[in-house]
Amino acid sequence: MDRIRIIGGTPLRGAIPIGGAKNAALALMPACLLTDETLSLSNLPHLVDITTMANLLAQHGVGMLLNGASAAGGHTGRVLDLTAATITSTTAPYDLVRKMRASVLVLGPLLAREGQARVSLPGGCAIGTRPVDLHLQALEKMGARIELDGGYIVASVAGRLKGAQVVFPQVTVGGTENILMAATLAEGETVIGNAAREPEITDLAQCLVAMGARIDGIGTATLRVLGVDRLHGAAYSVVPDRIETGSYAVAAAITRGDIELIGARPELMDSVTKLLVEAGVLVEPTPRGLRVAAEGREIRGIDIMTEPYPGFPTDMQAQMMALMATANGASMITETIFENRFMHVPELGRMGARINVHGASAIIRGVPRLSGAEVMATDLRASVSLVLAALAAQGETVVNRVYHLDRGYERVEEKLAACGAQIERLKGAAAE
Ligand SMILES: CC(=O)N[C@H]1[C@@H](OP(=O)(O)OP(=O)(O)OC[C@H]2O[C@@H](n3ccc(=O)[nH]c3=O)[C@H](O)[C@@H]2O)O[C@H](CO)[C@@H](O)[C@@H]1O
Ligand SMILES: C=C(OP(=O)(O)O)C(=O)O
Repeated sequence: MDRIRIIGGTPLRGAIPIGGAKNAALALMPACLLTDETLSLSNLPHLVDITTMANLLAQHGVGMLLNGASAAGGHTGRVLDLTAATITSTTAPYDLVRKMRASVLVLGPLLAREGQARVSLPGGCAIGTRPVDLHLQALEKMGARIELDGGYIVASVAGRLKGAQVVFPQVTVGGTENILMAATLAEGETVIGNAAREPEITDLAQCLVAMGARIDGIGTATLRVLGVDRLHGAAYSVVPDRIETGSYAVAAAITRGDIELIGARPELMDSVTKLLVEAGVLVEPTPRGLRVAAEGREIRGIDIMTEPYPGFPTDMQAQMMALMATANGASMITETIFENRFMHVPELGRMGARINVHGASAIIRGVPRLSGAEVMATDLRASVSLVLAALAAQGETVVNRVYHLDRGYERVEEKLAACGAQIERLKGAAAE
């Protein structure tokens, strides 16, 4: 298993290209199940999670062509044509779903198109229990019959799903995506109240509209979907990844460097930008994206709370904690979305960070210098927080279990090395 070795202490300077958003792509890909025509997605990132979703869709019978026919030149391997001409299986097996929770996003489209689906329950993961009860309750409201059998969600509907009023008691990104997709082919109008407003939902909604769906209220907490008889093919480009952008923004800040994030969309970064600026970091839009600089600046401790969009994203919490570990003064980070998303704390502690967790909050007392150590990645964003801390730390850090990182960061060592980081991937032979 691969490891990453980093010698810290170099301020990073240069430019980093931002890829397509993993979490948008993982919702856009299953949308292909809603039509027998081709959905052509461009700006797809090269990530393990994308391959996992492609494998899942392939076993449902989706035909795929990389660098699809509709591709403009120069996008090697980033355009994927997905054609679900015939759905050959409506079962999403445990082996694939357990690898990635976003697999549950095939449920809504399969049910809407085929009237049935059998999808393994995703189960808990490192950051929390993450049930899908809200997805299931909403589909039941739309007329689906749902049973749990042998660890599988077994869903069926006689005829078409029916439009319904669905008000989520809690904001759920995946739940909103599943119901949004299901509603596009339902009979009549579905109103999704307290819908998630994440840019990845907007991306999905815009793609569905390009496929012929009728959706009002895109970008708001109330989505109105008027079901249509059929959707058609479309070509759609995945939105740039705001979490990758934020992660490299922290790389610039934590090393007191200066990085331009090429292709970043500043307007999707407001909550992150606001906090970075409050902490003393320079953040400014450029014609090519976003510049983040902290050379010669003092980074101050600030308080942070994770919230649904447009609030500060939970997927940036671990990275900001690494930055706060090097700040002047104390900060408090409160995690409101997931009940167990502080696994990076003990690992950051191994690097000299001073952090105490009290329930859903962590108190961080900044230290002048972190020090390199051997650490263990536990989940995707925890992993990148360790890489970020290592870039600022004195001496050598080895991050084990980097397969977590490969789920969400493309060519991370190449991108950081291009800005001067001393970072290399050690292939295989890991300490487990
Ligand atoms: C692939 C993808 O896009 N993943 C993102 C998505 O995950 P995901 O879609 O799984 O996250 P949700 O927004 O659904 O979860 C938010 C909260 O609601 C709870 N909940 C959710 C559904 C449900 O049926 N019942 C329930 O109790 C969850 O346990 C969690 O505490 O949004 C999260 C919150 O922004 C991000 O951290 C993930 O990176
Ligand atoms: C938690 C994440 O992903 P997933 O929902 O796929 O676990 C993430 O992207 O940070």
